[in-house]
Amino acid sequence: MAINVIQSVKLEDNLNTLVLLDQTVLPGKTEFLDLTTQEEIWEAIFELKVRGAPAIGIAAAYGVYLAAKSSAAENVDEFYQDFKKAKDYLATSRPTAVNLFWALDRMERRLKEETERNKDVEALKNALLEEAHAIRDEDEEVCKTIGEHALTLLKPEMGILTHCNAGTIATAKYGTALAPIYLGTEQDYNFKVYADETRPLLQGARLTAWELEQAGVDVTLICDNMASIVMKEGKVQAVLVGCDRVAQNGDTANKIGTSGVAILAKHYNIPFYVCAPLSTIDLNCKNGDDIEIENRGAEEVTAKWYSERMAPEEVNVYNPAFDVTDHSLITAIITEKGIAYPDYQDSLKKLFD
Ligand SMILES: CSC[C@@H](O)[C@@H](O)C(=O)COP(=O)(O)O
Repeated sequence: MAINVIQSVKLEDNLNTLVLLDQTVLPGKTEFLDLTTQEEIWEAIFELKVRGAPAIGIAAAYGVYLAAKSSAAENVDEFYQDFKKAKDYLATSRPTAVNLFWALDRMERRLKEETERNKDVEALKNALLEEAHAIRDEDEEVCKTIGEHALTLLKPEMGILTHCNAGTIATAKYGTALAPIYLGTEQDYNFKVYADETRPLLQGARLTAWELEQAGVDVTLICDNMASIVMKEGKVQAVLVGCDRVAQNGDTANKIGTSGVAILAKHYNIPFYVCAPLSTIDLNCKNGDDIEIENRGAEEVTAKWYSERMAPEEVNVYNPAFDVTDHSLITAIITEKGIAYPDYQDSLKKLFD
């Protein structure tokens, strides 16, 4: 497959170090960070060195494993206390991507199950390692399957617009929204992809354009405010995006700007598809109002990527990192268990049965 095989999250050095591709310095530099402490891993998630909902979940799973591994506890109760402290701490790194909480909860469940059978702390550490590896490996399969389902909705030569980066580096491999693009490219679909630059942190320009170009995909970078014109000019036949959390009714949080793209797609009668692993669907959220939207620092808008300031020193800045796309604007939600269509209240629930 014509896919960039850089693994963005992996455990190395005799399973003692979390090695992360630093996504903040791409595309200029391909650098890896060697992290061993929970504080370093928390910071890497907070600063978006590792980013994208599934990759955040995988990093947190390995993070809580490494923290537990370094515990000096000699009995199960003390070990569980150390685990829980690290889990609660890592859970504060970012609020919107539900995969973070999903992965940490899954690690805790595994620990509790294992504790029923085994009181040996070393065995519990091994069980946590196994679970973190499973979270990573399953994500690779899940993404590939999402790609296969999504490809059934696409035709050769289509123009596809995407926002932010839901690609291979945001997951274990393949990506979610970019998975069908990779699979289609393998089969000579000749997609023409439009990548929104995705202000303020430029995940589309720095990451999606880079990833797709490396894979030999025909990708054109546009500024966020150009989505309307490419749609009007008939260059886009489908929109594919990833997500950070999908509520029970289909309302979907994804990178800031996604809801605007969905509104434009509706206007131009272009299907708008959300690619969502089940790990990103949060049936505990009734609708988008229940999803916490992360607010980030002003400097991301005023200065982050430039040596000269882009705005006056004291200007007020509002910097929500995500927005919620109303379910009524979403044509389908594509998961590893199949494609859900409205009414999402019903169709999403069925996927979990
Ligand atoms: C498969 S990644 C899906 C989403 O997490 C992605 O679209 C997104 O919005 C990422 O936001 P980011 O702030 O870069 O972590």
